[in-house]
Amino acid sequence: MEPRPSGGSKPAEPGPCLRSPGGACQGTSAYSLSSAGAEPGCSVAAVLPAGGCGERMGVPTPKQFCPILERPLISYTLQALERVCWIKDIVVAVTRENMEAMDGIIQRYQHKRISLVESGVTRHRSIFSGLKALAENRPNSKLSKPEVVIIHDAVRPFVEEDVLLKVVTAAKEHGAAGAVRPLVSTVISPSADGCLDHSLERARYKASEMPQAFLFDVIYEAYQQCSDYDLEFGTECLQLALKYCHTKAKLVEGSPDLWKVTYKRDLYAAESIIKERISQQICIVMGTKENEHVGLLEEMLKNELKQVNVTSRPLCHAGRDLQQIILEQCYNFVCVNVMNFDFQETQKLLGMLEESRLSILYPVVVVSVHFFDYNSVPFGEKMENLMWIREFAKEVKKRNILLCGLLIYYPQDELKLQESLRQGATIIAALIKERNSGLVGQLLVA
Ligand SMILES: Nc1ccn([C@@H]2O[C@H](COP(=O)(O)OP(=O)(O)OP(=O)(O)O)[C@@H](O)[C@H]2O)c(=O)n1
Ligand SMILES: O=P(O)(O)OC[C@@H](O)[C@@H](O)[C@@H](O)CO
Repeated sequence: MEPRPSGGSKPAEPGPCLRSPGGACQGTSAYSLSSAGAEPGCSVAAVLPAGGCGERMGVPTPKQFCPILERPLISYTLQALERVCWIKDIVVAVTRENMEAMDGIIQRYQHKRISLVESGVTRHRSIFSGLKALAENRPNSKLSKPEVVIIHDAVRPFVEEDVLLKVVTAAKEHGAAGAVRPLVSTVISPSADGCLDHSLERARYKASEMPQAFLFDVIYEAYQQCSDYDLEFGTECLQLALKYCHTKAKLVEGSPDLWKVTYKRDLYAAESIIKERISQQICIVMGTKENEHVGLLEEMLKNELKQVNVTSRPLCHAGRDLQQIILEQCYNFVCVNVMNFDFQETQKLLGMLEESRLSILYPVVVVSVHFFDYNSVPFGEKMENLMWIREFAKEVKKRNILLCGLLIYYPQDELKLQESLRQGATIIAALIKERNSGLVGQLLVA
């Protein structure tokens, strides 16, 4: 099947074009925050085998399409590779029946530089299919043969630029390179009768992970020479380079995050890691005037969320700063309304967030905080206003924005105030950490 550019495999601006509040399209995007600095100095493409059925996951959906925070797993891996601006093409091998679904993912999450090829019945055959697409100058294919090719499982979403650069740089010098990790369990060899024959000395062995990288000609030659047996039953690309091209891969120590999503527990682990990563920044947005409520709440949040960067901005400036806030990967906003029970300020912020399209990739949490002192404000008459939160929340949920309300009692008594703010910070922290869409539109009280 011809490789099919999807979503534009030309090296266009990577990632979704985030709009500044004025609507101007910015070339910068979350994808292209490639760490400035070292590049491999050669042409690099990537092949992602994504044609498996995920049998060990034990669910009908092939695991690469299983959702994490309502977004398919493979989209996180594509995003990770797209952040690396020196990877010029990403070839994804998927089954024929999943092509349309894959196209839809690429369009929805605005992935760039992607070309699709048909996968094979084994992982090696899928990889070979991707390599062929790069090797052969096929008509209307925008792909060209790279000097170095990265091979990376589509179900390993946590790959960073540094290890990609390491394996590519090592592959340029050695012909092949692959990430490795210390073994967790000891490897044993069973005898024919199912008893222990011998065990390997764990310290002398490593677990082979991904990414791997190869001089394109080395790995393509290896696959062309490869026996059917190896194509059918092999699991190690580095071994193919050694066996068929006498190329000894350089082994590169990888980080613990390089693991492969294989079992259901791995999906839960991946979701926890993603939630943790997108909960690291909170932006407190308040009305035009600065007030002590925000300062106190900011302090409480900093106490509650130790590693989290909490900043605050007046809403009137948020528009201009929003682009910067987004580029800082902030997906959590607390909109403070002091002694008012309407949602004008919160709605302004929601409008900016919707326009920025920040929530394409991750659910954005917005907590609409309303300070009140029911001694001075008859609570009942304000409840009607506050109940509007459900309607607003239902509407913005369609754009992956999770809106909740939080009433913080603001008594005159200093100690009671501290307690209310502490409780409010705890609730905000939980909403951000859990990102539970079941709480959308709820009005909580601290
Ligand atoms: N015929 C195949 C089999 C696997 N893969 C891909 O190779 C990667 C790693 O393989 P693995 O974890 O084994 O995936 P599955 O084969 O889907 O899992 P299982 O063995 O549990 O069925 C995955 O991204 C998978 O989609 C592929 O492209 N083509
Ligand atoms: O065997 P699986 O298809 O589960 O995994 C394929 C590869 O990820 C695995 O073999 C690594 O050790 C890297 O070679």
